[in-house]
Parts: sequence; C-alpha cells; structure tokens
Amino acid sequence: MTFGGVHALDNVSFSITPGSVHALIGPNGAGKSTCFNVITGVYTAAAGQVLLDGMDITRDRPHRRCRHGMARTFQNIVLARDMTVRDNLLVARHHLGRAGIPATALGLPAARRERRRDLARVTEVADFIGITGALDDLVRTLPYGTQKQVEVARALCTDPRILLLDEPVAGMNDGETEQMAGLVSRVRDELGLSVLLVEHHMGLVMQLADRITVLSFGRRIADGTVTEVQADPAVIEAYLGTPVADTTAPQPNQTREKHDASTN
Ligand SMILES: Nc1ncnc2c1ncn2[C@@H]1O[C@H](COP(=O)(O)OP(=O)(O)OP(=O)(O)O)[C@@H](O)[C@H]1O
Repeated sequence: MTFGGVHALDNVSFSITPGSVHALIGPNGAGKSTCFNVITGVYTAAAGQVLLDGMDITRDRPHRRCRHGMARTFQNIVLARDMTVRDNLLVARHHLGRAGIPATALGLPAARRERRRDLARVTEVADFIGITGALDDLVRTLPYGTQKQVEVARALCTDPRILLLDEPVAGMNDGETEQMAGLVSRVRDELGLSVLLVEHHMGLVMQLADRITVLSFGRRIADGTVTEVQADPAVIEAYLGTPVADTTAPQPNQTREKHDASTN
C-alpha cells in the first residue's frame, strides 16, 4: 500500500489463528492503521491478498466483508449518539435481514419474525457485554467506557467470525481498560471468535495476545508469541531500546522526512 511515494505497507504478511487474539503493534507511523484499513476494505492495496477462511476478499467492499463475518470497531467512537443503544445495535443487524423493505414496511409476518429475532439477539449480546441496563439510554448520555462497550456490542451483533479492534482502550482510565481487557478475552474464550487488536497499550497487548505481529516503517519486523517478540532484537531496536514489556507509555514517534502526510 503506497501513498504518493510512501510505502505505508511493504510485503506485510501474517495469519490469524482462529479463536486467538492477534495483536498488531509498532511505533507511530509503522503502518498499523493502514494495515487495519486494508484488511477491513477501507483501502485496497496495490498488491497482495486478504483471505478470510481461505476466501479471497481482497476486492470486497467493507459491507461485503461484514457479511462474510468481519466486524470492526473504530478508534474514535462511531455510533448514532442521539439514538438508543438498542437502536444502534438493531441497525447492525440490518445487513443480515432477508425480509426486504416492502415486507418490513407492510409489517408482514416474515418481517415481524425477523424483528423479534433481532431484538432477542440484541438482548443476548447486551447481556454478554454487561450493558443490558443501558439498552434504552441515548448513546450520548453514556460514559466513554460504556460507549466503547456499545461499539463492541454493535460489532458482535453482526454475528462475526473475526472482530477487529482499533485501539480499543485509547483514552480509557485504568478501570475501563481492565474491563475492556476482560471483555476481549471473553470474546475469544467464550464466543470462540478471532480478534485482531491494534493497540499502543503494551500492558494490554502482553496480557491478551496469543500472537503478535510487529511493524516498523511499513515492514513486518517480527511475528511470534509474546515471549518471542519481547526478546527480538529488531523489536527492541524499533522501540528505541525500551524493553517492550515496559512500554505502557505512549510510543516515541518514528519520523521519516518523506512522511509528511497526516494519518487518520
Ligand atoms: N491517507 C494517507 N495519506 C498519506 N500518507 C498516509 C496516509 N495514511 C497513512 N499514511 C502514511 O503511512 C504511514 C503509516 O501510517 P499509519 O497511520 O498506518 O501508521 P500507524 O502505525 O497506524 O501509526 P499510529 O500509531 O500513529 O496511528 C505513515 O508514514 C503515514 O504518514
């Protein structure tokens, strides 16, 4: 993936084992967001493939990837703030709908059955996340940490096989971070989903990840277990000599003169 003359991603390749938490890390500007956007279909890379359970989804638009079982959250919360949590979650079910607009508008039995199923699924997901009490609240009235949970709930309402989380604990306090960590491990352990986690919070990554891919300047410099990655000289060098386990603070900026474009 290139922007102008900048190779934001160069020959990056990795596989996510089903049912595992896979972290994608690297210093600022390493290419994590670009990679996330290529996987979710926001960007189309100039070369390479994105495979989901062996199916080539490289050319699929984001909504089609969602239909194939790929769900995501956003770095900045993207919810309908003036709608209730329940309605936000119901919207996520729409792409699964089979009844069609005329049947829904006319309130035909098929549409009513579908609506009942969607409502039941929304309640089930809210229970799993622990936000049942907030279902009738407007999103904008909720604390930041709860809004982030609603984002995860919305993603789960699409019945995904893989959940992609873009910096899920950015801006969270310690309590909220701990809660999100618990949720991500339950998504893996109890729902059996695969999770791809792009995150700067190294404490969280080291706590949750089964495997880690490390990017630096658009290239993959390491891929392995937590222990392997922590001991990798290339990783230590990329993080400017800071032992990876200790880098819970914001990461140093990797600067390149030719990189003057702003990121998302
Ligand atoms: N839309 C864009 N236009 C031009 N260059 C871009 C664009 N998006 C990213 N880049 C460049 O691609 C490189 C990788 O950026 P990217 O945002 O993917 O890194 P990152 O690892 O997610 O960084 P951060 O941790 O700061 O979010 C950077 O040099 C960045 O300047």
